[in-house]
Amino acid sequence: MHEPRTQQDLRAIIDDIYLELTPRLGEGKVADYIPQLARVDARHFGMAIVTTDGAVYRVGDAEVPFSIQSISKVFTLTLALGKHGENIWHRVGREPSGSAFNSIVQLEHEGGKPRNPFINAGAITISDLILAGHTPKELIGEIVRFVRYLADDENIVIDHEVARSETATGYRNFALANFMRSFGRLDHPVEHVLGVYFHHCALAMTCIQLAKAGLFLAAGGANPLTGHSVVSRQRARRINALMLTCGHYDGSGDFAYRVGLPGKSGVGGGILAVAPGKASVAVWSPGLNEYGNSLLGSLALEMLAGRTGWSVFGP
Ligand SMILES: NC(=O)CC[C@H](N)C(=O)O
Repeated sequence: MHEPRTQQDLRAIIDDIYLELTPRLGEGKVADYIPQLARVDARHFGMAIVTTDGAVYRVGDAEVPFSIQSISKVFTLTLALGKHGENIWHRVGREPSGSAFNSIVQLEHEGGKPRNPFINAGAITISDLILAGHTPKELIGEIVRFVRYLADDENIVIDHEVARSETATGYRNFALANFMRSFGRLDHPVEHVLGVYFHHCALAMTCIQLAKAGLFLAAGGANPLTGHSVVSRQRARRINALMLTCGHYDGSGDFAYRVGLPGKSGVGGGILAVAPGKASVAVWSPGLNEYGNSLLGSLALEMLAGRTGWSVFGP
């Protein structure tokens, strides 16, 4: 496979992927443990590619907002690194977990220190870290402003129905947070920390907004569309490394094998993938596979990586 050289090449590739997947729309299982997510039509499919030179390619429902859920953990990790630097690694590890996103077993073995910032326990710890010096409401506002800045789009909002729905039914996350608090590993009240966590998970974004928000990771830490410098080149590389090794929970190895790109999934059916030096890609299809990652979204990215030669492991 040679790399796509022209804009027409990429246009044809994304159109082709959409065409091939259209007969399969609706496959997979929509997350139903958050009641508000269970109502989403499984047949949605959208994809957006934003290249580092600023071209945007879109198909399907690329402009329909969806619940980004765990993809938001990339943005809160970026904020936490900005506020606390490498000190965050005293509170959360950076190893793949090999267990489900909401697993509690490992936490007991490891004294309440979560394996990485992308599993729920780790992201809850990150919420606790960035709460320092803020009220939950202020911090939620700051997270929204940060994501708007990344995507250069003031229309990004939190879906408060989703946040409420998860707050009412998030027994597992309350268990994780209380468990960590019992180890003395949270500085703030569980309700405050989870208030932040549930709200950032409830950010609603379109594939285009999400791909733009992730562009700094594809372009060495700065958004080439706006000139906004977000993180250093080294930090962008490190966030990408974590996405590659931990971004799909216990399906991370499979995603790296099939797609070969740093990526972060969410139970809303979205995936943000980064092709360093090339493009940021967002895909959305609500039906999930057995690991809780978008079934057709993963497949679309596998097709894209195969046809563009963008895998970080070589064409
Ligand atoms: N994998 C996910 O997207 C999980 C996020 C979801 N808010 C939860 O805590 O369960």
